[in-house]
Amino acid sequence: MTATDLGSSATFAGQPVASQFIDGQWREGRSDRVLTDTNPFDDSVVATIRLASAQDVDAAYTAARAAQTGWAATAPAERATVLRRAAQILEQRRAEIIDWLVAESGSTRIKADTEVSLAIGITQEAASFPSRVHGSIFDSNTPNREMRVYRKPIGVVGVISPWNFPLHLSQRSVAPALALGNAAVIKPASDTPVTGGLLIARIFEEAGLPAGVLSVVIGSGSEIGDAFVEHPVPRLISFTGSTPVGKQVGAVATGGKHLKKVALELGGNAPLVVLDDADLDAAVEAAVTGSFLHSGQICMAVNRIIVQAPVYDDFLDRFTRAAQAVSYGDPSADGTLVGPVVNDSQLKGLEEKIEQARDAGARVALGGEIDGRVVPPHVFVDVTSDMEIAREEIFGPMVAVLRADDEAHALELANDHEFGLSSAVFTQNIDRGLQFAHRVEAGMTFINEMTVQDEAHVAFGGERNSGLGRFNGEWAIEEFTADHTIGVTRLV
Ligand SMILES: NC(=O)C1=CN([C@@H]2O[C@H](COP(=O)(O)OP(=O)(O)OC[C@H]3O[C@@H](n4cnc5c(N)ncnc54)[C@H](O)[C@@H]3O)[C@@H](O)[C@H]2O)C=CC1
Ligand SMILES: O=C(O)c1ccc(O)c(O)c1
Repeated sequence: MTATDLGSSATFAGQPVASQFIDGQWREGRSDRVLTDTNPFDDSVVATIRLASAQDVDAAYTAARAAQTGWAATAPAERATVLRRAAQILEQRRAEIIDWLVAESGSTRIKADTEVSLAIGITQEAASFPSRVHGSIFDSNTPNREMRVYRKPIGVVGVISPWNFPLHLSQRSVAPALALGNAAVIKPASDTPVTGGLLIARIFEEAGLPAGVLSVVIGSGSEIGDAFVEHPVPRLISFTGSTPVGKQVGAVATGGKHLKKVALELGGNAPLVVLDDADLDAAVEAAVTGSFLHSGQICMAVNRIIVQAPVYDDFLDRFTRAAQAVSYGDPSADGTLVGPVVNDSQLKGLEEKIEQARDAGARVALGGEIDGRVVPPHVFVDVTSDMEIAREEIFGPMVAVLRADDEAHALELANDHEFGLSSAVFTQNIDRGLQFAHRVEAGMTFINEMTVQDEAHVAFGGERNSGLGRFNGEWAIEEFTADHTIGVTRLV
């Protein structure tokens, strides 16, 4: 059965998944509220789930604490085997997962296929972690003493994930955490309970992960969010989502009775800069995909295109024509790049952004009628840096185009916002591109590529209001382990 045939008997890999997954058990939550999980494109019901209560959150964390010690003591090779099996299952079930992502999150098939590959990539990378973790031994300045630093699992990790890349943005915390001997509890977004958590639980259950090491609680951020963050068991909260909510989560995690680490991957407002010596065909192609893939619902999406004056008119003409050719509509149709936005709240926000941009003096060079939750690609021009459309995260199939007088002005415009996640600069002079990239206030800058990039072995993350910390590779090993210094003195 594929996800599109689902009613409330939602299944994945032959397992009913419309429930909580706590301590190895598939069971109903204890809240009195029921979540109806619907397809953003046609409002069909994909799952109905009784939500979790604070007691369910406690049960999940209690089970995780109990199971983590044994899991951490498991041989590194055995932990690596479980992760490799999970990556194999993701590959084997690629088609069914794509169906689920299309049905539950409005992903286009292009985006869903990319997301499965991303999730496989980070799971394979995490499978290498158990044999990469090591400590250090130092000579001491005190006679007869040796100073040893042991690198250990943090313990239990709470993972909070968003709805836009629900599978990958849970998996990129869960896989490294588990590989390094931690236990984890996932709270996915309410729009994507299955692809953001329950599907992952089924995959690790099938891969042989011991019961209790991973649990998934489905509940709204407003009902169980604080309970999930302030619980005494988790030593780290790994949050991916909007900046306002991320700041709230960070405050609860650090200001409550039980201090804990936080990893925050938050909002973005990526600039794509086109310098006067850019390859315009390459810049146009990157700007279209970077602006409109997954309806722009990507934290790294191109929100602003900043074009140096000498090539502004030529670029804008080519870009607008290319954007006009973008296929939008039914996300399940092959070739669709822009499907529905995920819910009515996001849709309302985008309608307000269009009105605000017009009221502020921006001109709509490309637009169209909204059909259901499908917003056609929009291109705003005559945009200045003080307008909201240039300053706030868009998170929709819209992009603002700004004209830069010269390279210095382009850099000033690129940095004139509160975020600092991803960015790009197009020039045929690599040294010029590197010099420009070093001066961009961002965690990531790509020369002659679009801003949506993620390689499992390379640091991923943002500066300023785009978050704290980094994912992937050795940065994930650092994030999901803790150092314990032990001094060894031999009494003579
Ligand atoms: N930097 C990054 O890697 C990414 C950032 N994002 C950002 O996320 C936003 C869109 O995703 P959304 O799910 O709408 O974000 P959101 O911030 O509304 O929700 C994110 C997660 O936090 C949970 N949550 C909400 N209130 C909470 C509370 N008080 N305590 C604990 N958890 C709570 C939600 O249920 C969800 O699971 C955009 O701003 C986007 O830029 C999205 C993906 C990745
Ligand atoms: O934040 C995001 O939207 C997002 C999308 C895809 C990724 O690979 C990623 O690391 C983050």
